[in-house]
Amino acid sequence: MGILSEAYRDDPVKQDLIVPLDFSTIKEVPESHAWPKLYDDEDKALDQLKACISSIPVIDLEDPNALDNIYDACVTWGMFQVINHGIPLDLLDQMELEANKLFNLPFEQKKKVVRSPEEAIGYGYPRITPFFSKLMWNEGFTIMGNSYVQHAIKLWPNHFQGFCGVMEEYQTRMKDLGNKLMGLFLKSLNIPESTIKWEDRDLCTALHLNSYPACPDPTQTMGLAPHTDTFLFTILHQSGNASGLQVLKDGPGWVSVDPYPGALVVNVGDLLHIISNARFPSAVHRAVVNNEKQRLSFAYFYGPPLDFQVSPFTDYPGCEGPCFTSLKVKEYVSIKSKYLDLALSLVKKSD
Ligand SMILES: C=C1C[C@]23C[C@@]1(O)CC[C@H]2[C@@]12CCC[C@@](C)(C(=O)O1)[C@H]2[C@@H]3C(=O)O
Ligand SMILES: O=C(O)CCC(=O)C(=O)O
Ligand SMILES: [Fe+2]
Repeated sequence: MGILSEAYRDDPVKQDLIVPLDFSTIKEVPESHAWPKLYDDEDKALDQLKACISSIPVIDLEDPNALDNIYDACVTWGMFQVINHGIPLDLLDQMELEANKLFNLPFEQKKKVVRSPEEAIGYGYPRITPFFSKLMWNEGFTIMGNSYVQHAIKLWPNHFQGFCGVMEEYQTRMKDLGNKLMGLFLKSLNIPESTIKWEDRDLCTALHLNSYPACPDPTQTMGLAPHTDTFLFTILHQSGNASGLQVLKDGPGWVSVDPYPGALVVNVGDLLHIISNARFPSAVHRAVVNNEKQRLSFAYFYGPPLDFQVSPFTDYPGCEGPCFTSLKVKEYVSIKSKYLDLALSLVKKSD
């Protein structure tokens, strides 16, 4: 965790772009959060139609064809939903309870654990906020390793164990699932496991809880602006049957990724895009909000150790050479935190 902060230290975020609005007091979308109109009724109807015609695949990890299905989904969407993933459903329920407990605290309480400008852990707007002229309808809480302990003690001095126990268990289970998925990604790309080796304890992982409060006019604001995730891949739980996640696809445009009962969403991030030599797209996604109820999502980011050298794998039929320069994870994180969307093109090899 300390080392990841080093990658961010050069680009501290201004305090007013970290501390969220007290959404509980807001009756209409303020100018600061008003994005160009996102959609109207016609667009919404079209979105529903698109979701019926083409939707991201739901893959059963116990299906004998899981590997081929993962490959196809990654090439086509950079994203899929997964069932039979081994994460107990009651753990997901407990996560929802604990996340609700956190986000429904009085605003003054939550401010006690605000992220500091050069850090990644704690409460605040998404880290990508400085890249946009408008603020997002989102409050988040980032955990790395056991960073949640110091924060939980500040929030609930006498009752922090419940929150801590659930965060610890969730991260342990997510790491196991992450290791399993990593093996499947490598197999599906025909990359020998021996070429990509690291110690489990050195992995760079983070758990980020997102809360999107119910919004008086969802067409006017953005829950989470379009972005790609930085690390290898992300495992996302969307809570309470509330839609909001959308993925950008050539052709149809923004396609909703509606929650599928018991499924987790998995999306390709920038580092897997590089390792796959651009065979797997890093999924561009965003989250929109609704006016009925608060929506929660939990994103687990799975990344290699920060000193790991990331190189495109080029030993496959039809490969015309590496599309990217090879670089350390921490170098890429630093480029991403400075240039966001441009980061991938900056590490692209020129023809
Ligand atoms: C490990 C990380 C990935 C993340 C930046 C972070 O340091 C912690 C929060 C993560 C998050 C969650 C919301 C979307 C996102 C783009 C952001 O602003 O913060 C991701 C970051 C990422 O993938 O780069
Ligand atoms: O809330 C969602 O559905 C998306 C969250 C996300 O993209 C992220 O945390 O990186
Ligand atoms: Fe994301």
